[in-house]
Amino acid sequence: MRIALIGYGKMGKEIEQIALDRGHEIGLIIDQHNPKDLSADQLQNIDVAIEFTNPDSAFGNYLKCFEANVPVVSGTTGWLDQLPEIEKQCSEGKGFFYASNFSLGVNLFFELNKKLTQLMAPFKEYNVDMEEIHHIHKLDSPSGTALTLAEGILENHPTKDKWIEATSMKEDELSILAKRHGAVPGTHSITWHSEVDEIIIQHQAYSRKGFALGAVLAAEFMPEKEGFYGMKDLLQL
Ligand SMILES: NC(=O)C1=CN([C@@H]2O[C@H](COP(=O)(O)OP(=O)(O)OC[C@H]3O[C@@H](n4cnc5c(N)ncnc54)[C@H](OP(=O)(O)O)[C@@H]3O)[C@@H](O)[C@H]2O)C=CC1
Ligand SMILES: O=C(O)C1=N[C@H](C(=O)O)C[C@H](O)C1
Repeated sequence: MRIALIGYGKMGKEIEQIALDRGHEIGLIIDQHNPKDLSADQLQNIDVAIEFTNPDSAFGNYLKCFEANVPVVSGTTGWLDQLPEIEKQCSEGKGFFYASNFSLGVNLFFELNKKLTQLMAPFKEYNVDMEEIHHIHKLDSPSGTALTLAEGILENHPTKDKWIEATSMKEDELSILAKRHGAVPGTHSITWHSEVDEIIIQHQAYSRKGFALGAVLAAEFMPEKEGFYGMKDLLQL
């Protein structure tokens, strides 16, 4: 496939290497040097665009790809307030694949989190909270992965109905603590604690390789596709 990389930072560079190793061609790179105002013309002869930029750039990039009828795989987080418009355009024939986290490990962790929440739900002696740690360059907080984990808990717990980025002991609030430290690729921990013990589940990324491989596999899944897709469609979870 001919792939356009929109965003050539930590993830763009990691994805480029894996895509080339898997025999794909990088037909376009939009980065600080190329004009950032992506044009539909630049996307001619591109089979799929892989977009990893920042919360303020992503939506505009998606629209340009839709204008060129190029399917998009995006991992950029922090833009979901604009999700309804993307879903509308997908219902009208555009192809879009989004994941807050593309790694197999985290997507298995998402399922483990939901099942553990269902197991713990009847036991009111346990409260639950979350911590995520990322590198100091991360612009959004909490992480997109943390928000997906929070959704999994809120959907499966009888009293937790909102998350808060602060310490909270309220029955209806799920506390998320976001830490920024060094070059940490991404660590997410969920703790269920009572007065006498605690149960902790954790996912720790050693590098960005898992994220990048998942994004390239999603790109291989997307050519000619119309509609909105996610990791459940790719992994059949
Ligand atoms: N879903 C997942 O599995 C993962 C998601 N992410 C998410 O991906 C995003 C990017 O992460 P990361 O690669 O680490 O960030 P980086 O800052 O390293 O890379 C983003 C790049 O995009 C560039 N950029 C900004 N605006 C535009 C634009 N309009 N067009 C083209 N390029 C642009 C930036 O340039 P400049 O520096 O000049 O602004 C930068 O080079 C974040 O939202 C992060 O949360 C990260 C890892 C995994
Ligand atoms: O910014 C990052 O680095 C990451 N962002 C994603 C998120 O916001 O969850 C995925 C991963 O944790 C790395």
